[in-house]
Formats: sequence, C-alpha cells, structure tokens
Amino acid sequence: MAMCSTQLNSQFLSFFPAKPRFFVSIKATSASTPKDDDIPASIGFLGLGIMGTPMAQNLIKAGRDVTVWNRTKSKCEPLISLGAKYKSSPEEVAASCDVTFAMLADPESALDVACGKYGAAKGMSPGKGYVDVSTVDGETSKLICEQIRATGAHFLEAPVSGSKKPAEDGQLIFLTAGDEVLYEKVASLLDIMGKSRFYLGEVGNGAAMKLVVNMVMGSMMASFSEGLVLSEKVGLDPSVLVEVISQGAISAPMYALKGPSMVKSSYPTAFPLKHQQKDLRLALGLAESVSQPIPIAAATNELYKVAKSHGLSDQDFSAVIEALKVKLQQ
Ligand SMILES: NC(=O)C1=CN([C@@H]2O[C@H](COP(=O)(O)OP(=O)(O)OC[C@H]3O[C@@H](n4cnc5c(N)ncnc54)[C@H](OP(=O)(O)O)[C@@H]3O)[C@@H](O)[C@H]2O)C=CC1
Ligand SMILES: O=CCCC(=O)O
Repeated sequence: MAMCSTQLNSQFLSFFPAKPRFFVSIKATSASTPKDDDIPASIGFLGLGIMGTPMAQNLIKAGRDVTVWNRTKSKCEPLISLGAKYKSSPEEVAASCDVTFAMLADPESALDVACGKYGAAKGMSPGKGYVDVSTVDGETSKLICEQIRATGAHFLEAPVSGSKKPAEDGQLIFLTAGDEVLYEKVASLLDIMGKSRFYLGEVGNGAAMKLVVNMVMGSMMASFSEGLVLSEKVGLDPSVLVEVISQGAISAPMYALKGPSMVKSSYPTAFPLKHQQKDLRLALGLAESVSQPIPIAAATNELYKVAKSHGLSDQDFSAVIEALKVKLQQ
C-alpha cells in the first residue's frame, strides 16, 4: 500500500508509493523552492491561444525574461507590449532561452512545433529544457521527448487542469512527468502559473492523467446537458435544476459556472469544444491500448462529434447541449 506523508505547515504533500514515484506540491511551498541560481533566467513560450497568452502574461508580470512565438504573429503583440521579446521561429526561441514552454492545440501541432523543420528541437542543446504543457497523447509526448533528449536537453510534459480563468489567475494544476531535474528547475515558474503541481514519473503519465480527467469532465458535461434539456421538455425550469444540483451530492464548480449561461444558450469560449472532443478521442485511444471498456466516454465522444458537425467547434464545450436540441428530420 502507498505510504503518505503530509506536512501541512509547509503546505507540501508527498506520497511515496513503491512504483511509480510521484508527488504533489501545493503553491507557496518552501520545501521545494529551488535556489535562485537554478531558476531559468530566460523563458521561451510557444503557442499564444486562450491558455498560452495568460500563462505567458503571468510570467512577464512576475518579472521574468520571456521570449514568445506564435504561428499567427499578431497574437504576440499584446505580450510584446508587456515587455516580451519576439523570435520568428520555435527554433530561434529555443536557441535563445534556457527553458521553453509550449502550449499547442493538439498532437499534430505539438509535434510540428517541437520537431518540425524550424522546430524547437533544432535550437535545443545540453543544459536547456523543453516543457510541453499542451494536452496530447502519451505517444506524441514520448516522440517529442525522444527528439528533445537527443539534443542533450531535458524534457517535461506538463498538461494543465483548469481553464481560461484559472490560467489568468495563476491557479492551474500541472500534471507533470519526465526529467525530474527539469521539474525541479521550473518549479518556481509552474508556481507563478499554477496553484499546484503533480510529478507523476515517466513521460506519458502526465498525458494519461490529463486525458482521464478530461474524459470524466466531458461525460459530466454531456450528462448535465441531458438533464437540462430533459427538465425543460417535461415543463421544469432548468435554472431551478441548476440550483437543486448545486445543493446536493453531485454539485460541482463546473455546473455552477456553466449552468446559468447554458440555460440562456450562451457559450462564451473558455475551453473550445473541438479540444474537448480531441481529448475524448485520445482517451478512447488510451483505453484501447489497455483493452479497457469506456462505453460512457465512447457515447459522449459521439455527441461532441455531432456538435462539431453543427459548427460548434470553436464555441465553449458546454455548447455540446445544442447537439441534443437538434430536431430529427421527419
Ligand atoms: N482552453 C482551455 O480551457 C484548456 C485547454 N487545454 C489544452 O491546451 C492546449 C491549448 O488550448 P487553447 O489555448 O485553449 O487552444 P487555442 O485553440 O486557443 O490555441 C491553440 C494554439 O495552438 C496553435 N496552433 C494550432 N495549430 C497549429 C499548428 N499547426 N502549428 C503551430 N501552431 C498551431 C495556435 O496558433 P494560432 O494562434 O496561429 O492559431 C494557438 O497558439 C490544447 O491542447 C487544449 O486541449 C488545457 C486546459 C484548459
Ligand atoms: O482541458 C481543459 C480543462 C478545462 C478545465 O479543467 O476546466
């Protein structure tokens, strides 16, 4: 059985199972804060979408030396005006920085930005580090890791739980795995962007944890959507359903946050629906790899695919409810 040691005074929690080794640190730790000389002096940030922009912004606001790159250059401008430097390729960013973070849309873009023609790996060398915070599958993460380590640099996968607002507020949860030396080196940077960080051992474990979490989240949202549309169909007020759920055993911050706008058919994008469907697809692949049936997630994935086919890809994932409102052709 796993042993657990808790030091609440220093807000540091450690768990020491026989295998794999993993631990969690909660922000404002003293036990795991590295010495100043170990903290990377220059930080690269690749991918400035909904998540990457506020994450990079928090690093800049904390006084860090940040260099940015994004496929669509215009998204770099707000960060440049806050003091960020700019380079015109991932390779140049990686070559000029001690540690480079990447927050890309999906496995294809994460792989291309890391390992493509002008990819970050080309600018890597011993002593540097690459931290991929995108949500991808373990296989992609391992491919990127291989290319980065081949240059002598270190690799950490570190997908995040938490959406746009937690990213803005520096309240993300990092699910890391890979080179522990790099984990220690970037700990203080993760603490600027997040409220806690888990170190989960070998590359692939962070990706797997993230996919399992988002698989549960996608199914919860689909089930909640069914409840809202069914309550309305039988003559109940869905706003009252949101309130009833908030007071009971199945209450969840997500329902309280998204419910009121879903009732008004409003879906301001925090987590794009296309990314939720990507995560369900990747979770299905993960389950397939170990022959684990996940029938709820499989059905949920179909619902998100229907939502995408109705043009809802770039809406918030809560717009999945619209897929249940579509009238069947007579
Ligand atoms: N939004 C959320 O709540 C959360 C998202 N995530 C995950 O984080 C990642 C980023 O999410 P988010 O910021 O919301 O996504 P966005 O869609 O807002 O941003 C995606 C980023 O990837 C870049 N990109 C896409 N395709 C390519 C490509 N082929 N080559 C180079 N760059 C590319 C985009 O560049 P460009 O600007 O040029 O399009 C943009 O910088 C995803 O993996 C997502 O699943 C994780 C936690 C929460
Ligand atoms: O990957 C997106 C996660 C969104 C969230 O955790 O709220």
